Formats: sequence, C-alpha cells, structure tokens
Amino acid sequence: MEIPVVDFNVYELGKTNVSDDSLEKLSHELRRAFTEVGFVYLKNTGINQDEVEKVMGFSKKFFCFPENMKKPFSRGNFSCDVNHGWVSLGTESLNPRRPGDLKEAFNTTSLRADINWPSEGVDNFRDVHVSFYLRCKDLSLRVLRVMALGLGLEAEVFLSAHKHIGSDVNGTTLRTLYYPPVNSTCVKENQLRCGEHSDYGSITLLFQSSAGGLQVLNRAGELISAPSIPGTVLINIADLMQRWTSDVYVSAVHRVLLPPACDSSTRQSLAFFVQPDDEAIISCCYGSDKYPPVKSIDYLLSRFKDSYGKN
Ligand SMILES: O=C(O)CCC(=O)C(=O)O
Ligand SMILES: [Fe+2]
Repeated sequence: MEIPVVDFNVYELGKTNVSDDSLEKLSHELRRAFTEVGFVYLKNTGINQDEVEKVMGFSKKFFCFPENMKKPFSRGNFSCDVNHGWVSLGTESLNPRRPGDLKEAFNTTSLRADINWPSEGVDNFRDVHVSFYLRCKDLSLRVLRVMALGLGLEAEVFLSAHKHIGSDVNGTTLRTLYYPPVNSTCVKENQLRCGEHSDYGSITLLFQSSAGGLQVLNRAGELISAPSIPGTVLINIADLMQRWTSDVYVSAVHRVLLPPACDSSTRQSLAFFVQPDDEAIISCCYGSDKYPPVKSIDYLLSRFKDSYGKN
C-alpha cells in the first residue's frame, strides 16, 4: 500500500464552520491511512509551500555558518530544556546500530523569550521558527481531534493531553534538519543520512525539500519511497500514539538514504514532533491493557537516551 493523499480543505487552518458530516468523512479517511500505513499526505491544510521555504531558507543560513558560531547553541547548553538547540553532524543515531546520522539539526523546543537564540547573520531566526512552530501546533490540534473521531472516541480525548504545547511542561519540538553534501569517500560503513527509526511522541508533521531519500516501511514489509509533494504535509503516527490506540494506529519505521554517489546536493526537512504534556499518563484506549500506562516525559527521556547514547 502506498501513502495516501487526503484533502484537509474542510478543516484547514482558519476555518471554523465545519459540518459534522464533513468531519466524519475526513476522520474515516485519516483512520484508513493511519491504520493501513501510519503515514498520510495532507493537502489544503492552510500551511503553504512559501512558508515552508522561508523557514528552510533561514535555517540553511545558520547551518552554513562555521562550527564555532553554531556551538554556543548546542543541544545540552540550555538549562531550561534538555532537547533545545543545535545537533552537530553525526551526533545522533536514530538507529543506534548504525554510525551517527549524516545530518545536522536545530531543535526549537523552548519558546522562552529569555534564551539565547542565533541572531548574528540570521536576523529573525527566532521569530521565523517560533511562528512556524505555532502554525504547526494549530494544525496538529486539528489533526488530533479528527484522529479521535476516527476511532469513535470523544473528540477531546487526545487534545486534553496536549494542552501545554509551546510551554516548559511539554516537549513538542520543531526540528529543522540539514543534510549536507555527502562525500562518499568519507562515509562510514552502514552510515545513512538518517537511520531506521519510528518517532517517539503522538504524531509528526514533516515538510521536505525536493531532494528524495525518505523511505517508509509499510505493513507488507516493503520499503516505499515518500517523496516531497509540494504544498502537502506528510503526517505520521509516532510510538506513544500507537500505544495509546492499542496498535490501531501504526507508527511506521522510516529512514533517509544517502544520495547516489555522484550527487552532491543537500537536503532539508522540517519535522514537528508532537509530544503529549510531560505529566500526561498514556494508557491504552478502549480499556485495553496491551501496554502498561506510561508518563509522557519518562518515555521521551528514555528514547533520547537510546538515540544519543554514544555521546
Ligand atoms: O528528514 C526527513 O525527511 C525525516 C527525518 C525524520 O524522520 C526524523 O527526524 O525523525
Ligand atoms: Fe522520523
């Protein structure tokens, strides 16, 4: 099964009058995508390609700085948030059995005004990333509502555990990713741009530049490619949501391959990782006991330990 494209037009950002019938139809389409593949392309969400390209442009300026200008913003340097900040090339292994991923990232996890943001040479870096974070937050809340309806659950069931996105008690992160040109003579054995993994939280919104490489493992065990479709948002189920729904919605493994040997192009993506509030207890819905309840923050920290374990 390929990744379906679903039209979100009736519930796009800014729309307030949506009929129950249209929401129900949408919820069935999302349910089908999230049970059969775990990934869906949403079109007509209200977030357009120009916005995405603007954020990528600002990010790229930062990534192209020399290392000494990026280092002060490193992940781990921010006492208010363990995940906020810059992650250098090869630091994270999303598949811990592989060498470090050939990617750089900047995580916007804290929206606090009093933290140190890159500004020299990248005016507006904070504002551009924070505005896009808030747009993604709004869209995510809409998607979470429709997802609950698709399961025949009360519309607020997921939303009530995502009340604090953008505050210090919620780990939701906008991650801008930069995959520099690959020099194939320097690549380690089994190294990829991004190793096989599934995401940790509830859902992920992904926007990609035109360079390919993203693959998704479908339920038939086939790796299918997930190219960028301009103007759409690729949304996937993450692991806590799979637990929450007792495996009804599936969190699919995915990865980003190296480019072909003679291809020296770069790649960019923006991932918005939606995480339930730190203190939310995630228990299986429908009264199932398939997984024991887990606290959102405990689960997230244990997953970070695995992917940053080598450092
Ligand atoms: O860059 C991409 O297209 C995917 C990145 C990803 O899957 C992740 O960071 O979790
Ligand atoms: Fe991912």
